[in-house]
Amino acid sequence: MSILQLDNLSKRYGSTVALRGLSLQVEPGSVYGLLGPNGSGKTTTLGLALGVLRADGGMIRWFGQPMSSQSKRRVGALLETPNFFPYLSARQNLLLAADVKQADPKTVDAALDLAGLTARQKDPFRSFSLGMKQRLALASTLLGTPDVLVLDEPTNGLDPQGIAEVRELIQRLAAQGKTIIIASHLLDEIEKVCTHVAVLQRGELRAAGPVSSILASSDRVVLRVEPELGPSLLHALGQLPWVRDVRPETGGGHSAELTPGHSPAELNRALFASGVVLAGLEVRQRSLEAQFLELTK
Ligand SMILES: Nc1ncnc2c1ncn2[C@@H]1O[C@H](COP(=O)(O)OP(=O)(O)OP(=O)(O)O)[C@@H](O)[C@H]1O
Repeated sequence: MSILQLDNLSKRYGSTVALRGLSLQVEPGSVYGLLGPNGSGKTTTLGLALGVLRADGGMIRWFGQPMSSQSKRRVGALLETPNFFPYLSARQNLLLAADVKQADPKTVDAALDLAGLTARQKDPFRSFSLGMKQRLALASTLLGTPDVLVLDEPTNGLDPQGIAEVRELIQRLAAQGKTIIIASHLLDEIEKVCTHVAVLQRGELRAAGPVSSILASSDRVVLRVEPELGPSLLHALGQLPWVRDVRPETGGGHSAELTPGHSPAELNRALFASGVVLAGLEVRQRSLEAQFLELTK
């Protein structure tokens, strides 16, 4: 049973179409990233899933059921930075938050512990670094021990140290078996912490699946031969069904992409077997950034 299932979800704000028929499925234990540029519909998706916004069409299921107060209790969400009281301690702030959420106050200790704030629990919120403030915000989503966390741009506005702290915490929570849904416009963030990703653009799903397959670095192999072997190289490449997108390279030679499961060494062997001796072979990694741009271009 999926943790969250969105089916053909759509949402308009006046004449702005924020989501067009979005479908996706989040499986237990995954860290699911919603990746997309600003305005692509990430926050709207989370708002709809959490019942903060109303969909114009489509279906939302949590744990295989329509959202209920029971399923709500199993989901901790951080859509915007909560207002903590600057003069109260981390612990006092969490006790208040637990009260507002009607979560068991006994879960405050575990939340502080997971967020790595036990030693600083008595210090006032105002004395915290940006990273610690955000970790406290994450700790507040852990009150009531939810199975699922929904986080909108959890590292926004943090300095590099804070970003590292928050990412580490997310990884720790994932290792504990929590299912985590994160909206982010940062490719790097999704790549570092997520197991699955859905790429959104202008309210439409561009791609979805395991990060390793959606953002796999499909490398290009650059092949150089003596000029007289150029035609033979092209002919030989044309005979190999696992070689695609052959293009001439500036400065001579050709480059090509290999379908997954085939290596440059295998290509070298196959070319040699057809009488093409390479003068050079180089693997050029296509950056994830380039792939993301290609997906959302
Ligand atoms: N309350 C609103 N009223 C009108 N339009 C809205 C409202 N909220 C969002 N939109 C529009 O809906 C579209 C999707 O916005 P949304 O905030 O969901 O995207 P996002 O991917 O989360 O972007 P960001 O990272 O900038 O928040 C955008 O065109 C946005 O301008």
